[in-house]
Amino acid sequence: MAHIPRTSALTRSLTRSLASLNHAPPAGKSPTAIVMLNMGGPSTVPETYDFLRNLFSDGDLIPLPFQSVLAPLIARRRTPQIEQQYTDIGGGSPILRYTNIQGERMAALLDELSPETAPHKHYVAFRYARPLTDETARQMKEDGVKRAVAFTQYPQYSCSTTGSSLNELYRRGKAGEVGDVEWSVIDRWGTHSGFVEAVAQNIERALAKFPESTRSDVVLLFSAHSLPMSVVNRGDPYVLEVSASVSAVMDRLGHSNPYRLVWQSQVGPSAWMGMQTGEALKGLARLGRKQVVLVPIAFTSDHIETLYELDLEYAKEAKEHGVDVHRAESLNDSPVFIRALADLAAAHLKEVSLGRAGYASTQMGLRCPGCTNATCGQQKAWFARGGR
Ligand SMILES: C=CC1=C(C)c2cc3[nH]c(cc4nc(cc5[nH]c(cc1n2)c(C)c5CCC(=O)O)C(CCC(=O)O)=C4C)c(C)c3C=C
Ligand SMILES: [Fe+2]
Ligand SMILES: [Fe+2]
Repeated sequence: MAHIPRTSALTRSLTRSLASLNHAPPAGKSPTAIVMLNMGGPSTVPETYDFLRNLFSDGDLIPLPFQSVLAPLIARRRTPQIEQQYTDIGGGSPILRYTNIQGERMAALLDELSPETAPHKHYVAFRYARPLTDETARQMKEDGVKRAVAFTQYPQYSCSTTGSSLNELYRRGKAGEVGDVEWSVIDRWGTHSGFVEAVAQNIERALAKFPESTRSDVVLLFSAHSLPMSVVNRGDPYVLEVSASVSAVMDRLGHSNPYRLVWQSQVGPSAWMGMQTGEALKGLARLGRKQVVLVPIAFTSDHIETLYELDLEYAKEAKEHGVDVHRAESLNDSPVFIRALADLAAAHLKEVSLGRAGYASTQMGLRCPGCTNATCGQQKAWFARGGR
């Protein structure tokens, strides 16, 4: 059975002191790296095939027999349909643009909030689109980074999303591609008050589009990317954590409206977490609940799931059923959200440097009870030691 070593606060702080003695760069030269982990998306339509090939090659997301042979074939078959979707949303995914805006503004705020660890520099490490982790690793090495925070941009943890990004980072780090870096991890933050506030404000703006007389009857339909039941059933924490986000947002809104959490973007024939968002909209229409705000809750910038699936597909279907739907905006360049990212990173840097928190959270140390992926265990142990 895999064993995850527990490191005491004293050992951690000794390791850190030794590390900084051995590797301290000349003062003020080496930036504290905040590495923003996400799946990425094709910035332009012709990048779609590479994105899909990388995605279907990831055994942590979609385990396939003969993966290296099947992945390019499935990607090739799926490319025309997905290319059309990216064309319809304006010619590509905006995720890199928004991640860079969020990262630059977060780093500037961090320099004020945490002058001891300044200067801060954001790096983007995408799992399936450029800049991929290997490219980012090379850049960090070139910049002489000695201290880095792996900051997932998925608010809620799933082994298929954040877990996959951390496994990739672990492989690159272990192979020495990033250089000699002290790592720590922000692995989930779905109930952070700044995140909750930013989502709540966007919901309030969407609610304001309905007549005041019926506003409190509007149904808030929180929609998250679904998960295959095989992943849910091995003990993945994502469904619980998305539910916790919804609950926190509803508390902040004072339970002003009725709400449900539903699931979107199932792919392939296997069983996925439900109820599906599209079915929920139709069901609400049948029940006469014809005013709805759709709320993306598990992804922080726009992507095909919001711009295509929610705005084009579901909104059209809903209109056909006489439902008046508005979507809460994605967080994108929300200043409240960017401040939340900076607050999270500043608190994390402080807690770790004071030895009040480990390099990775207690919750991250626990593998899913049904996990059979050996890399997950190695990755967790590696990050718990600060990437050493
Ligand atoms: C929190 C968000 C996401 C989870 C959880 C997630 C799990 C998951 N996804 C697939 C398969 C596919 N996802 C695809 C695209 C895609 N997935 C997410 C987010 C989550 N996925 C996003 C934001 C996107 C779109 C990216 C964009 O730029 O718009 C795709 C490719 C598109 C398609 O072919 O339909 C696949 C395939 C699985 C199997 C899974 C859980 C195991
Ligand atoms: Fe796992
Ligand atoms: Fe997905």
